Amino acid sequence: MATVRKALPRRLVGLASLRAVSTSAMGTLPKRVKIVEVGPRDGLQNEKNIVPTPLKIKLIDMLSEAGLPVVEATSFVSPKWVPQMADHTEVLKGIQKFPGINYPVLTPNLKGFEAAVAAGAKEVSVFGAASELFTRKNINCSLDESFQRMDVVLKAAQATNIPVRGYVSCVLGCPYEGKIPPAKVAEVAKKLYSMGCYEVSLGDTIGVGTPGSMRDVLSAVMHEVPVSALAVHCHDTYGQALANTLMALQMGVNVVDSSVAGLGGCPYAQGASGNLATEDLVYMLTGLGIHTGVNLQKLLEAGDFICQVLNRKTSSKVAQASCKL
Ligand SMILES: CC(C)(COP(=O)([O-])OP(=O)([O-])OC[C@H]1O[C@@H](n2cnc3c(N)ncnc32)[C@H](O)[C@@H]1OP(=O)([O-])[O-])[C@@H](O)C(=O)NCCC(=O)NCCSC(=O)C[C@@](C)(O)CC(=O)[O-]
Repeated sequence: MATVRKALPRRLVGLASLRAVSTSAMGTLPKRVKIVEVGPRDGLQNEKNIVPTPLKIKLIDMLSEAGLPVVEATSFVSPKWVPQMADHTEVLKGIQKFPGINYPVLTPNLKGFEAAVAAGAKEVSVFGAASELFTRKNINCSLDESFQRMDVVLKAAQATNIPVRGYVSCVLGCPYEGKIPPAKVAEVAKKLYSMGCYEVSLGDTIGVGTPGSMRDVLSAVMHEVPVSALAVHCHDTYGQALANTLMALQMGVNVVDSSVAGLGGCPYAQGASGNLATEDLVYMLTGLGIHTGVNLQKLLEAGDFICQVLNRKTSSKVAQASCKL
């Protein structure tokens, strides 16, 4: 049944800002946070049903209208591995390109990079992991081979002035290897940064982290990569994503990945559930007096839209709560 959503009550918006806390009580928090919306890629890659291309395009356009500065649009991976992303070219060509908004796409190898550029990509992301076994399951090669592949993509991107973002998966735990030492994460993050990734996103792929493990891993990584070049990407399997993100903000990170309606998961990471919901992130940041530029009402409408398409309930607490008001 379609969700009937009225305008977000003024008292709710007011409540978020009234609750803004003194930053001195929380450590130094950033004044602005850049949100990287990963729903159309990370969210839809893990859904059982393949979403028709025009509806993916509509979702991305709605997210752009909500004011998200970065919307990860799709991934140029093998359709044999991730059939949900097989329409990458049509999606990237079909979306409205709003001025000032970036639409990065995932590229696992040179083939993906070349196809992405031919489809009009202006930014790409490479993805590695701090786990040997996850790397083999996800991209069918060893960790060392993955660095070589990423290096090829980075060199091709540098030659064409295309910025590259890097992901490190399994930073707080791996579905195949268990606990990952923070030093290992720091080593992989440093490698991606020194190869030329302008930003390195640290992924808690299976959502097992806590603010304590997030603190430990960030402390290690920040010795190797400037905090201004770091992002966090938290899945919410154990309900810790918002708390882990807040810990990262307190440690100086000001780029956060999240997914509308809390969609998400990696098909090659058993047990991974959805990402931190963008609606919940925006609500928390508003309450902290941190600027995002995102219109929460429009974002909620985008979440309603994709949940209707997928015939599923939103995982965003804010979307659930604000429907009852
Ligand atoms: C990397 C490969 C391709 C290796 O896969 P492979 O089978 O070892 O590669 P291959 O070179 O032998 O190629 C196999 C077939 O795929 C084709 N192929 C090869 N490359 C491409 C390409 N780019 N685009 C389209 N087709 C491609 C290639 O042409 C060939 O086709 P065939 O000759 O059999 O007809 C594969 O393992 C793959 O695509 N893996 C992607 C897995 C994936 O997308 N995982 C989810 C994203 S990562 C994630 O979600 C985590 C993240 C980022 O969100 C952060 C976090 O939460 O931690």
